[in-house]
Amino acid sequence: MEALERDQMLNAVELEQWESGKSVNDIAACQGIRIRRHCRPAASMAEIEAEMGAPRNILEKIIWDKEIEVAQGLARSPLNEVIESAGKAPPTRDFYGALAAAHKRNGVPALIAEVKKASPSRGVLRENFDPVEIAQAYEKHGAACLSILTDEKYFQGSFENLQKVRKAGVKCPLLCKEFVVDKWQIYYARAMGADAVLLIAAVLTDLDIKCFLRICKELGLTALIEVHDEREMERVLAINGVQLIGINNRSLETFIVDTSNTKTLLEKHGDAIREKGILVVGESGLFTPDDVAYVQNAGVSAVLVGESLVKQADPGQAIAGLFGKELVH
Ligand SMILES: O=P(O)(O)OC[C@@H](O)[C@@H](O)c1c[nH]c2ccccc12
Repeated sequence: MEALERDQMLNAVELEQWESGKSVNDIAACQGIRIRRHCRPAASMAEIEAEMGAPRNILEKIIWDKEIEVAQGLARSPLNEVIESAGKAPPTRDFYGALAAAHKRNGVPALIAEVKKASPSRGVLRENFDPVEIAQAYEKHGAACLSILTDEKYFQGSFENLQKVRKAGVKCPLLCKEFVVDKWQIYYARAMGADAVLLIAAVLTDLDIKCFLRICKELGLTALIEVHDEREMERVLAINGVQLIGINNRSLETFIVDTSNTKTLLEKHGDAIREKGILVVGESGLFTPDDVAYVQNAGVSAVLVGESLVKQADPGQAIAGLFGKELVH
């Protein structure tokens, strides 16, 4: 079956489910998605939990908070205003192109270096945290792109950090590392200077991903679509227009990190991925040149690294330690 035909068929199935009154969570569950939405952004968490029980894991908890946060953001900056400022933002930089070029130039996976202060699994990673200083050090030492965490509650990041890094004159393309559940966040990310956004397959239905990809395309943003397991990989490979897939070695539900996840998924799907010209990013839990070599041999063209860089006294110098050599621009 032609890809387009299959795509239309999948859309039709999902639309039919909508029309038959299936809830968002039922549709998601049909696709193997375990994360539920409460869809009650005006309710208190106590009311939500009375209805749905406690969140089943940390990712679900983050998403429930995010739904409320997005509603608050929308009330502060209505969608039409955010769309307008996204339209006025300076043009995007080519995130995909920067990764492909750096991979070719250095002969090792391109680096997406993450500006990360804290995480729910590791707590605070760095006390004296200056996002601009860290971003500039990463750029100076050969990072191809940067990832800026914007979630405040769990990662102590902010959209302000993203904007500050952009305004400080950093030239690397910037990934907005956010838990996107609504299109408003994509326009907002662009308005604040993002060149790419993360879309997490574990929380988004196929139709969500397709709609968000379309918005990204309109805005010139690259989408990094994150998968963690076989089912998510299969879903994402069935969607047209995907350029970049991130394989997260860390489960966002259990925090277990296992770099062999990248290898297993690429053993099975590497050929299909190469045929489509998709670049793969190995994400999380990479600390040594051996770790980088392992995911490189598995077939990744880029790596996304936070903790092992940000924890060292000089995160820029740490890059040569991670790759076993200096990276050049
Ligand atoms: O700090 P690490 O283990 O190098 O991981 C970086 C990055 O992969 C991780 O922060 C991450 C990957 N996917 C995410 C989704 C949301 C928040 C964070 C992430």
